[in-house]
Amino acid sequence: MAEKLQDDAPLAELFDTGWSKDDSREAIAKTFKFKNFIEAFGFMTRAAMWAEKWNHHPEWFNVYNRVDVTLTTHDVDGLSDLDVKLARKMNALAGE
Ligand SMILES: C[C@H](O)[C@H](O)[C@H]1CNC2=NC(N)=NC(=O)C2=N1
Repeated sequence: MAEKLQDDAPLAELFDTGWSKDDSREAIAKTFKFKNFIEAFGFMTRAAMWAEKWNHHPEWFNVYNRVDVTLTTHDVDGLSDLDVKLARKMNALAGE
């Protein structure tokens, strides 16, 4: 079960890497840009494997080389450690 984030400290590191707080809700968001559609979709495929492994799934939108990602944890109605974990993994999968 996800643990609701107790403090925003872990988010600071993510904010330095292009993530931002979605003020309209307890969520974090980032837009990833890739060379082309295949690179973007390959990123989504790799990220989907981790999301399924961790049972923690992104809200995302893809058009061509762009992937807009929003992470939140429905089970705790806010941000959790899983959002931080998946955001870090997505950065890594995007080669950042
Ligand atoms: C029933 C299932 O385990 C839950 O709905 C999982 C699935 N994936 C999830 N993904 C996200 N982002 N938040 C959740 O709370 C969540 N819960």
